[in-house]
Amino acid sequence: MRSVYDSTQVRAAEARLKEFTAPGELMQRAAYGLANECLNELHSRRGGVYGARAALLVGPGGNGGDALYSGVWLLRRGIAVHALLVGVKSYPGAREAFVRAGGTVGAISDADAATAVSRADLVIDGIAGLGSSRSVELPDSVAEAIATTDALVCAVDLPSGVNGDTGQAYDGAIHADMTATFGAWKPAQVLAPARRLCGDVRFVDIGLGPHLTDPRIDVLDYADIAAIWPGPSYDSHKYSTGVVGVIAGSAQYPGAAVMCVGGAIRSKPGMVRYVGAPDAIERIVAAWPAAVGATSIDDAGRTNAWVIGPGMGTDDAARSVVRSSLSLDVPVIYDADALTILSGDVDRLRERQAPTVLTPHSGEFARLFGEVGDDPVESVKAATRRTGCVVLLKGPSTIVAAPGGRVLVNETGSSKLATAGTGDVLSGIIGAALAAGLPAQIAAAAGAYVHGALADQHDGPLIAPDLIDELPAFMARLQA
Ligand SMILES: NC(=O)C1=CN([C@@H]2O[C@H](COP(=O)(O)OP(=O)(O)OC[C@H]3O[C@@H](n4cnc5c(N)ncnc54)[C@H](OP(=O)(O)O)[C@@H]3O)[C@@H](O)[C@H]2O)[C@@H](O)CC1
Ligand SMILES: Nc1ncnc2c1ncn2[C@@H]1O[C@H](COP(=O)(O)OP(=O)(O)O)[C@@H](O)[C@H]1O
Ligand SMILES: [K+]
Repeated sequence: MRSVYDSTQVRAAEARLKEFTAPGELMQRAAYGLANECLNELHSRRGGVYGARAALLVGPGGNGGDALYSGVWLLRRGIAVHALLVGVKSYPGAREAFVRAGGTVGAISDADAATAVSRADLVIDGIAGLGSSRSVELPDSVAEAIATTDALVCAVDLPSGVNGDTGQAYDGAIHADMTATFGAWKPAQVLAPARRLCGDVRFVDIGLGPHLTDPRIDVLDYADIAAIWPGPSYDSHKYSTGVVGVIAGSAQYPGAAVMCVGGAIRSKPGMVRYVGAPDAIERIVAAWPAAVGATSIDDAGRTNAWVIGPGMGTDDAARSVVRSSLSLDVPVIYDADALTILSGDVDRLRERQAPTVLTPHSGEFARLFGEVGDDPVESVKAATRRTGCVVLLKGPSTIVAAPGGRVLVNETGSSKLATAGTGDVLSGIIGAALAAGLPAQIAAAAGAYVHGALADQHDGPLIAPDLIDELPAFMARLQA
């Protein structure tokens, strides 16, 4: 598990740590760590660092100070370093130290600023970090040189022009190959769209650890999933490993049911029950002979969790199923059409006594709760407060919040998943995790992890059924 802290938490931790350290010490730790990361990467790219050129983009605050002090270390390794000041101010003392060490200084508006960037092997973006909250306005020629350079572009703490706390990217935000983050992971390093602009994030320990508590976000990793994903024990039987009920599909969208049941069944619960019309049951059993059919929830028999919604349509019959399912006393995940049906009735979700998971994409989220906006984590938290449900917002970074709980963000998967039906597989996987007894938020986040990892593991172009085909190999590895 990786913990992520927002700028207020990081600044508070820095303030506490400063009580125990000499003035300027933290910036020196940051600058040394930053220089090391750049030197290592530069070394592996060009086989050595001596004689290389670096350009520093230097903003007026602490971020620019880090860049200038890292320049001192680069100079000591035989790199020619030129600093370009963005604005008139620079961090007190840093510019002087940089010049004393042999660095040269110009302004971002200089006629040769773009040339300095294009000739560099290393560009360090120290315009703004934690204090970045607006667009980056560089001369066009410099912006163009940064965007097109083959040099290593390394962001100091955060790429300039991203909001560190929300993951929002403003106009002109720097696209880095690598980001050296100081003392803590920041939300923008795990949230879209900023996450992509960070490139490879390198953690530079400056000693904040003991002063950081109560992370804003946690990111589950493979070891977490291996530890929590349920597997059978020697005395398991089909009812002890969880029975999933699925209500999905319709004459218009029969495939959604096949994929949802497939996602559930290949995640290895004890049993999957499919509830639908007789012809729909026939189709499902043809695709998945191990699935058990029933024509109503009442006739389905013992079930530990329900997945309701993929491709079920929004006609009166579907509406009536969704409404009556609100009183089910086992966990339910509502997805797709069930979310559309519930969007007229969001506050009724509060009636649910058992755990409930909602899995909207941004369009469904907007229908339920209003537009996601610039701060998706806050929007998802507000949705959990309103409904009392676990809310999983799908997208390039999937966010899972629970009432009163910590926010989980998933990092597996990619835009390969932007293809019809992948969401149906996801809800099936989460259904299996819920039926096995995982707490709702963990089931949702672990399901998202597995789903994304299936896409990552798949070679070549992906369609939704490929995810189901990847499940056995993934589960085998997980349980080995
Ligand atoms: N605190 C500590 O102990 C440690 C902190 N450390 C380092 O300090 C960083 C935080 O420093 P910080 O607070 O000075 O803020 P910082 O990120 O430099 O930005 C604020 C300045 O930038 C300016 N600015 C903003 N956006 C801009 C833009 N697009 N284009 C141009 N300018 C822009 C903004 O100007 P304004 O918007 O107000 O006009 C303001 O002047 C942190 O990320 C880490 O790198 C490390 O050394 C470890 C120890
Ligand atoms: N650009 C992207 N990057 C990563 N994951 C994505 C991206 N686009 C979509 N996904 C994932 O693909 C799935 C799509 O689900 P959904 O929109 O419900 O599709 P459908 O309804 O067709 O099944 C979600 O798990 C989502 O997180
Ligand atoms: K930066």
